[in-house]
Amino acid sequence: MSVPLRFDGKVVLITGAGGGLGREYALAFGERGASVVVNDLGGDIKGDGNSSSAADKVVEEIKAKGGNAVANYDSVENGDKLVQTALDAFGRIDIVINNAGILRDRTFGRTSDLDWDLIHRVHLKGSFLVTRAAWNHMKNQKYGRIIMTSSAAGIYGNFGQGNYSAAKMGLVGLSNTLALEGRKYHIHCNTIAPTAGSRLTQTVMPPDLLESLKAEYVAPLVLWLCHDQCQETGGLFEAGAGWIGKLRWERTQGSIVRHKNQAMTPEGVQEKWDQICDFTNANKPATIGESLGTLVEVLSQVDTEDKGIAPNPTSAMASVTSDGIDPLEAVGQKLPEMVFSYSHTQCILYALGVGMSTREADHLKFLYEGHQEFSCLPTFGVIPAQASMMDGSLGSIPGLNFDFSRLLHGEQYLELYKPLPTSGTLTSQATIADVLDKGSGAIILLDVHTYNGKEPVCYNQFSLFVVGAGGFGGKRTSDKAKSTVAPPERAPDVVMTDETTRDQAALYRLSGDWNPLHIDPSFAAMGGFKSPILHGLCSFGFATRHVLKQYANNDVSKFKSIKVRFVKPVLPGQSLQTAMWKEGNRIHIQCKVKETGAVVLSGAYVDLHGTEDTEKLPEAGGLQSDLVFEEIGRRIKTTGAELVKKVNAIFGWEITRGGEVTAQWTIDLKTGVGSLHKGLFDGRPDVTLTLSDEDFMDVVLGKLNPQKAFFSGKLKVKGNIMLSQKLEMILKDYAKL
Ligand SMILES: CCCCCCC[C@@H](O)CC(=O)SCCNC(=O)CCNC(=O)[C@H](O)C(C)(C)COP(=O)(O)OP(=O)(O)OC[C@H]1O[C@@H](n2cnc3c(N)ncnc32)[C@H](O)[C@@H]1OP(=O)(O)O
Repeated sequence: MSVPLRFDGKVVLITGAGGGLGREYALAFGERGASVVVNDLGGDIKGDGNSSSAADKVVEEIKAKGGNAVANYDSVENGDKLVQTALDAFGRIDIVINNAGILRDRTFGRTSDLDWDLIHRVHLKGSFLVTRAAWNHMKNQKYGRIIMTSSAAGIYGNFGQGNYSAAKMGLVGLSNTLALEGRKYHIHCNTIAPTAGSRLTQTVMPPDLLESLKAEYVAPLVLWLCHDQCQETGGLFEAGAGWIGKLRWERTQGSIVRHKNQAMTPEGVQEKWDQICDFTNANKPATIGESLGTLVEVLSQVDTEDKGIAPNPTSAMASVTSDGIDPLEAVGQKLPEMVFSYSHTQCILYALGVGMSTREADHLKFLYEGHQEFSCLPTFGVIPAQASMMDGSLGSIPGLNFDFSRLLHGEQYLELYKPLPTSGTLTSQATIADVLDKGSGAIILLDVHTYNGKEPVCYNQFSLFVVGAGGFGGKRTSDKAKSTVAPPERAPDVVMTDETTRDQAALYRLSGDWNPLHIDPSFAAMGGFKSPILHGLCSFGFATRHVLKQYANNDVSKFKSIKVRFVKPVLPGQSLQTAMWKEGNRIHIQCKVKETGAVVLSGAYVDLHGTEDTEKLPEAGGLQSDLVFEEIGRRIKTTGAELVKKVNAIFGWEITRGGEVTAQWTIDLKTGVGSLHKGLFDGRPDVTLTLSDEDFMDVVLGKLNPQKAFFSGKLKVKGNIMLSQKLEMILKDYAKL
């Protein structure tokens, strides 16, 4: 059961609260702990006359139930007096419900100036005056909740209510702007269009319908919209008979009617009329920035050649200039802490999402929880961090009034402080590190620190590029941003190619990035893409596991950090080619889409632990291994050739007798731990270790520790062979037979 929503300590002012909906709100707020100002002029439905009895009766009702209330009998045209009553009685004002209203229904031709003015004075100007009187108090206390009362008559029009419809729709516009101006002060403003039996509807509705449209069926919506926990602002809701629905604008894709260097004509409009009015794939602009953004797109489309991308209907051009919101206010703001629990299932699902497959024997340790070395891929570290921003909380940060449907992942940095556990509960805290103005877009830099209890587990920096949201006058660079690094100017040392599948994004999203951009064709079209695109972090996962395989033998403890820039989208089903350059512990990477040759990840690198020292090892000669294999073979009652075959079969290696035994071997000089990197004869073996045949035998038979051999100078290193611990272990196993 949910916890009752309370309003203790809050002061609410309700206009027209002597009866109908207003009374219902007043009683409900009073019952739930708010101090209530019950305003009612006591006039009739047309606004004539006044008496204090209606407001007094409601105040008595509230008090009889143990609540706290005072009456006010002023017209809403004296907004200051209403608010002053709240301040005098309770010392503050938190919530304003603009509810008071009158009717002067006339068909349009018979509407007099007075009919028009009276309705506007009470509904539109009255709401303005009462709200303005409360506004600065709310701003100063950085908190407020405002309700405007509109009507279906305004939204849809209603015969004989031209004056009323116009005023009621005016309130929607007022509310939309107050929502924008109030956002940074945590003042929320929403509009309701209620249908309930009241003095205003009893003349137009039959009694049995009136009976079923109880005011108590609307009050809960108003209370929720006014509660601390409700983050809604700028919303428009219809409510009645126990039903509530939200409304928004819908706009057709429209059509460009103007052509470069040609006059725009009414005939051109006529020609495109069907398309202009066709709501197929309609979009829903939510801000003036999005609306104007379309025009910017049109200007660039008409003036430049068509690039084959659908016209973008929802540019995210929200800026200081267009709606008074300053994105830089977001800097330093924190998102709510996020607790993320996972088990081996999520680790495996993630590994599948970044292309691991049982086709590859060395992937099994990431796909099978019963595997002796079952491990969580290091790049899984982005998942708990990202969870902290997938709940929409980014959009509620004051200043970040962007259209997040136009958000692309720009860059990512991840650093692990230790290998990730294969299950656990991690807590992430995200902070807006900076907001940059890149002209063509805005970048939100998000620092996310993830902990296991108090122990730091990893650090992520997300760089989110909101296309079309630039131009707000912010700075272009930030010293908080983790930099990309260009690769060396030589041919890559290794290139690894991997296919993504048609369903790669559908699979990857199950790890927690539910952005419809990656699955929903119509959403992708809104962002200007012909079809859904792959998650940037999916390509990022592919590239990292290429590095791990090539340079760390899939040993997750070797991973330290990664930085990438996403330069072009990847489509599910395309193949990724990861080019790698090893420079000490740093592996520079660049990814291309094989089919198009387009670079998709650039300036990228993976830093590994413990490969640097290996490079500094001294030089020596080569090793003739066939004698050794013969000798081991003799001892374990097989031939050297047979032994080599078995070793090759087990590792998928190619060791040739009579040549050098090559593999990739690293020794971490700090810990003394050596590890094997698969990749024999792959064109770029890293190091050659040489031992005398006798010492080699001793190593193989476990009599000589390879690290000791190295430190004592018995094991010499040049550029090519590496004895693997695994090879060593296998040979030892043979030796035990
Ligand atoms: C709410 C919770 C969210 C959680 C996050 C999860 C989100 C995911 O679901 C979303 C995704 O995964 S989207 C898929 C992955 N990303 C992409 O495909 C984006 C590919 N990149 C692009 O299209 C362009 O680079 C583009 C469009 C980004 C920029 O291109 P242009 O506008 O043409 O920019 P350009 O003119 O080249 O450069 C302008 C300035 O911007 C910098 N810049 C360019 N690309 C950048 C990028 N990717 N990241 C950061 N900065 C970038 C340029 O350097 C330039 O700045 P300056 O002049 O100062 O150098």
